[in-house]
Amino acid sequence: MTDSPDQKPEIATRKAPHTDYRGLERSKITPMFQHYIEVKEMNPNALLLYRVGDFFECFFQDAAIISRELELILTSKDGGKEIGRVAMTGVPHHALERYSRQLVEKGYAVAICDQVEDAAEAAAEKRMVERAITKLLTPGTLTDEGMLNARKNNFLAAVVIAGDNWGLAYADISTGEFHTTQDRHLNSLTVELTRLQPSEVLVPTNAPDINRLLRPGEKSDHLPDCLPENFCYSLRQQTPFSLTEAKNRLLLTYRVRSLEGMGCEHLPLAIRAAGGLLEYIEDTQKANQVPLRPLRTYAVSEFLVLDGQTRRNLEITQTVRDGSFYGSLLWAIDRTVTAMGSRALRRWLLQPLLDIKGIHARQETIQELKDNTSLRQDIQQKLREIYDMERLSGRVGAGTANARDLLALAESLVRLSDLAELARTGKSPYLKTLQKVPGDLEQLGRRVIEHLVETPPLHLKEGGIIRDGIDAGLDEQRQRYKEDMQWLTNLEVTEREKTGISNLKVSFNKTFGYYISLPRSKADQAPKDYIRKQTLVNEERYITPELKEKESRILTAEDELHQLEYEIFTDLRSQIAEFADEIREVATRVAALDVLAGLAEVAVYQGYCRPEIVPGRLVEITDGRHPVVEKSIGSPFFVPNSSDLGDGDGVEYPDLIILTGPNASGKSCYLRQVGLIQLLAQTGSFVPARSARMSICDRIFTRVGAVDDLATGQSTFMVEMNETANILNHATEKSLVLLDEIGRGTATFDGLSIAWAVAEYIATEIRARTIFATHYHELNELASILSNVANYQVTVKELPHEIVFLHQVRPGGADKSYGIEAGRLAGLPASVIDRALQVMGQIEKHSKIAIGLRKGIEKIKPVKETDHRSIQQLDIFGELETEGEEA
Ligand SMILES: Nc1ncnc2c1ncn2[C@@H]1O[C@H](COP(=O)(O)OP(=O)(O)OP(=O)(O)O)[C@@H](O)[C@H]1O
Repeated sequence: MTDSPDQKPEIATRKAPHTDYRGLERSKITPMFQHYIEVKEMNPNALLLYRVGDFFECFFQDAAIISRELELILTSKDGGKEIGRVAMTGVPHHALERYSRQLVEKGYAVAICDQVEDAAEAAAEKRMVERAITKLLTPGTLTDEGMLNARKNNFLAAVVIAGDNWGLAYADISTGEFHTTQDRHLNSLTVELTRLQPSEVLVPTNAPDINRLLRPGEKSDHLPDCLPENFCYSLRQQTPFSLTEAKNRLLLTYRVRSLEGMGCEHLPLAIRAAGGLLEYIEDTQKANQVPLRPLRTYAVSEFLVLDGQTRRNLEITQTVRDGSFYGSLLWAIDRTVTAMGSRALRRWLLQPLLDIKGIHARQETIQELKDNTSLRQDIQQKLREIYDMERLSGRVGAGTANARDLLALAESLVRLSDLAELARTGKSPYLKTLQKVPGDLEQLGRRVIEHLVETPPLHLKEGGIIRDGIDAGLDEQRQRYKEDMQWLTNLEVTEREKTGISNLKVSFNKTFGYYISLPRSKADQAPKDYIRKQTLVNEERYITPELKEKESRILTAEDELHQLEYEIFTDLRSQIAEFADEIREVATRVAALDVLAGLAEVAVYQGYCRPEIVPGRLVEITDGRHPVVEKSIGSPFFVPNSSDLGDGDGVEYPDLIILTGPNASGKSCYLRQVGLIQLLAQTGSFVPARSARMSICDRIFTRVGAVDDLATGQSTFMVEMNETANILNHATEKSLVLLDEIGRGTATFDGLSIAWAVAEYIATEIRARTIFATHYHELNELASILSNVANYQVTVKELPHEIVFLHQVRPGGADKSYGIEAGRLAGLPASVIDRALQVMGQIEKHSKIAIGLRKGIEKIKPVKETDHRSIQQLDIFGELETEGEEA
């Protein structure tokens, strides 16, 4: 922590500083604090960072919060003679971005109140420096480059719920994307929100604490239950979300007469959400206009549904264990070279397609780029030279882009024509879309490059941005300035010649500007027009009327030059802002090409094949691999496995596979591998397999592992049952269901019974393609009863003192778990292992289930739903018990 000059650590005996201003008599508070409170009251829901000199300080309650959250020292400042000390925390102004980003990441809104005039001017006039809110940062409205993750969208969402119907709009204000949708069933709203992972969600309520930002996990009675707890929620007034207001706002913003063109004219909840979202942006981004792209309406049913748990279990963008990117599917296959491409790939993976045409278009492009190595490499080379046009044009549109941003955007625009030229040598769909880029974009880029110097400074008001020869007025002023500066540079020489004093010097200081200095010993030789200003021990300092005149010209010319350059720059920026939509439209195409070139690269170097998309409900994968495990352990060490499920294209396989095998043999890996291959295929990507024929599936469901959901107070078993219920209630025969252990969180008999009934229900009632990994070998009996069920096992080789994992999936059921061997490997004491073996022997000998199953479970017929009341759960095993005993 860097101390601000006014900071004094608190001494325990002193009266505690005020952390609440409400009880204080305003007239007795210092003027600066009065202003602070005024601003704070206008922004009660944001942490207020208030500029004081070189620091941004915060006071009262905010000081306590910031000190706690950022681990900064809580100090105090004098609030007035009769008031005493006020709690204070400060951050140095140059570290503002870092600290405010940390606060926003923790779910706070942050209001920045900066000095908006030169502090020296105010000091000279003996008044308080003028300050105003210059930025209001909330998690969903960030645009500053340093606060955003380049490879991830930053979505702001708004929801409107009416009964079981809902509307959802979302925007990324840094890239301009703006989408809206409407659907039924609140659980599908939850699914959409977890897909988007918005940084902030707006909820219209009639809560008394309107405008409050709820941090992740914070509870409120005003939040509908279907909204996941792990997001930030902004409680908003209802009015902007009313149909009339929302619709008018959309019509006005887009200057249209109807919303027909945007596809949401007849979707009132989608309109309300979108209108409410726009109002929030207007409200929070007062100073900066945020131009969004035209609103696009989509239907949730256009895409493969991946619910939150499936997305998590398949580790698409982060791992389950520690939430890291390393080890996720995205990590394994992201070979994009631009931030735009990386963001697009993430979106594509989270929203795979259902439409065969769309999948084919992507496949064909990947195929062409895979086959044509030089084209792929040239394209990637060009793409590397293209900056983040989506976010750059966003900042241009918002008027926050600096000269370097503008130059980066301009260089990208110019390079587009090279990219188009390359695209013209190809013939696949995504290359075709880039064969033509609007010519005016290139011209625009060139104009910017002509205007701006090669490496412009970061600050816009300090000059040095615009090249010579661009503006006659600027050139003229520069010339005059240069001449005056030259006069000044020569002054030392000319004055030395004139006076004959060889050690005469011309220098500058802040107090009286330029001056001539003579050694004290030569002071008597000073010419008459020298006016003495200061006497030091060894030196006399003088000014001359001519020097002062030139100086004043130089200083004014400097200010004027900076202002002129700034105006030329902002004019140029506004010209580009007018093309923001066109730029972003091209940027989307560039991003898509980047994704596909990256996937082609993966296909080449990681040996992926093009899956054939066939009608029906087929999964036919030959020698499939898990993309992440393969990359982690190295391809030669990964054992490929095939998977055949469902039917289509003239073949028929089982619908449900019971997969058994010892611990750590590779069941989970196999299960996820099938899910990931299906997901990749519907993303349009090639897949890690020797060959694959796949049908489109409507949803992928997964139930993997067991994790206590402590946050919601649910036990491992309840989480498992909830997830299973969700699958049984929503899966269709077009779905792919991956179940890893069901019924382990309860007593063995209950667990086995549930697992049995679930598998049976899926195989007979739903007929979804399913892989069911389990340690209940008893489930292998299902295959002898149901024709669409088959048994597979992950094999191991048993040696005298160890087992070797072969990781091969082969037909047939395993009859041993090797759980005790796993315990031995893990280092359980030998006596415990011996005892466990003894106990297992006894259980196997006497187990009613084991005996019963061996004796003929095929007699158990699946229970019809209508009969279930009359049959007790334990009847299955009760019947077996009798038979076992008879034996
Ligand atoms: N096909 C494969 N080729 C090579 N290694 C594999 C393969 N499948 C799995 N493995 C390795 O084996 C490890 C254990 O696999 P996995 O977690 O899938 O086992 P499991 O059978 O599900 O175990 P458990 O029953 O204990 O959950 C993986 O982390 C991986 O490193």
